[in-house]
Amino acid sequence: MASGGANVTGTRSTRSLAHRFSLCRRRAPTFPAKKKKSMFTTRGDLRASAQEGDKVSRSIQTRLVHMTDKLDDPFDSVAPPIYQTATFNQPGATDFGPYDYSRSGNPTRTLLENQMADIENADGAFAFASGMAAIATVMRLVKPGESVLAGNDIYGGTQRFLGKIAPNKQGLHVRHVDMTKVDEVRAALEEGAAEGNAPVKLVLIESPTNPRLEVCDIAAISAVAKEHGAVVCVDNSIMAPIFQRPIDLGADISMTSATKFIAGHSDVTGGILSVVGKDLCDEIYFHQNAEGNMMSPFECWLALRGLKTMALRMEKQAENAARIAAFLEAHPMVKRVNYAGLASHPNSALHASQASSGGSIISFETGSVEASRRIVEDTKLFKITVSFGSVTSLISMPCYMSHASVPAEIRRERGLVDDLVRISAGIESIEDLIGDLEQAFAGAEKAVAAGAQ
Ligand SMILES: Cc1ncc(COP(=O)(O)O)c(C=O)c1O
Ligand SMILES: N[C@@H](CCSC[C@H](N)C(=O)O)C(=O)O
Repeated sequence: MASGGANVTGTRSTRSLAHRFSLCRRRAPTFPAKKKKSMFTTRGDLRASAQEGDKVSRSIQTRLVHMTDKLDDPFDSVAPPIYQTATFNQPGATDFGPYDYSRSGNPTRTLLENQMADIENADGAFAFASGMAAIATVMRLVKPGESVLAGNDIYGGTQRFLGKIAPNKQGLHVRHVDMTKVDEVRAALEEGAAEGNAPVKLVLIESPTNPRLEVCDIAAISAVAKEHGAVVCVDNSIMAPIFQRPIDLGADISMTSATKFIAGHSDVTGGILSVVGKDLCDEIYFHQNAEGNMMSPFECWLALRGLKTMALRMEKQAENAARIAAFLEAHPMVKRVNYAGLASHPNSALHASQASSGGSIISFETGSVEASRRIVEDTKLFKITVSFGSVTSLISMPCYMSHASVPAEIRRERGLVDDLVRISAGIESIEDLIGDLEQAFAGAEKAVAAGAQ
């Protein structure tokens, strides 16, 4: 297995797309050479070369709206074309041309992958059918007999993979540590390195975690993992690259569930791996092509559209979340609030040093499952649903919903309580959202008091 991208030359932020293409053998999104060039193509070429120089200095917000990369489109369409095709007519029987089959590569997917690689300062990016498909591909980097190190507070689907598939179907050792403690990570890596033990080949980090928003030191863990030759993958679904860029902090792979903030409208399932280093890119691409878990052209197109407004949406959502967290912290029915942007968060300073916002996901405890259930069910604007990162505000009870597949004894051991409520703040008016929570809390308080009599 490749051991990360530390040996790649050049600074990440200034690497050109051409370099990226050559690193991971992705094909440039141009029409096959046999297509006739139009005068518009020439115009586009000129503009593209002007943009090449601007890329490094322009902000992510601007790069997302203007898209870093362009197809060599004869009509210069503002919205990118959807290449809704499975196959491509080849220049000849022995010449594949830039694309031959959409599992192997598709121009709309290439646009999305290049856009993600650009904003994450990665050498390559790969779009998958879901976040879990992306994580499953990362798990392919580990061979039977080797170990994966993961945190205690992680997404329920990832826990299901690590608890049921990795050990039973793939022959991997899985060890969970408190990722907020770098010493525990170091000790596990050292133990794995000892003679006769299963060496740790992959460290899987979530920060902030789903659902308790725990914050881990991405740079410190990446440094210690590298000393032991382990690949670091950060599940960045809660921050997305707008607020946190794990590769800049030393990670080898940044994973984002595109189902969440990238698409942003609860209408896409997808996952992205942004990757550093040619060897890792090649290995991930090999599995994406060989196993066929890529994102479809239409989903890629929706994700590309989502990317254009991602910064705007996320900023508004985070602003709303900060107000909701303050409301919750002041409410007498609330026992504990988890939000990475609150001063009372145990790792607020660490979070502020590696991310630019508290984000829009909050969880809280009331101490009573019934009170929590009433609050969740009495809200009118917050949709009761799994997932997060949508323009619509969402509310859920993780132990019964997103984390229901985590065995009850593991949830108990890790202090994941049944009364935990998770909120994903949307872009609605904050006055309406707080008003809705106020009435839901008031209703729950009354109902719980009546039930107690
Ligand atoms: C933190 C985290 N990682 C990964 C995933 C998996 O993403 P997807 O649902 O797109 O498969 C989810 C949610 O599902 C998640 O919350
Ligand atoms: N029934 C689904 C639950 C998906 S949870 C989605 C999301 N990551 C969240 O945290 O809400 C399953 O079994 O995977």
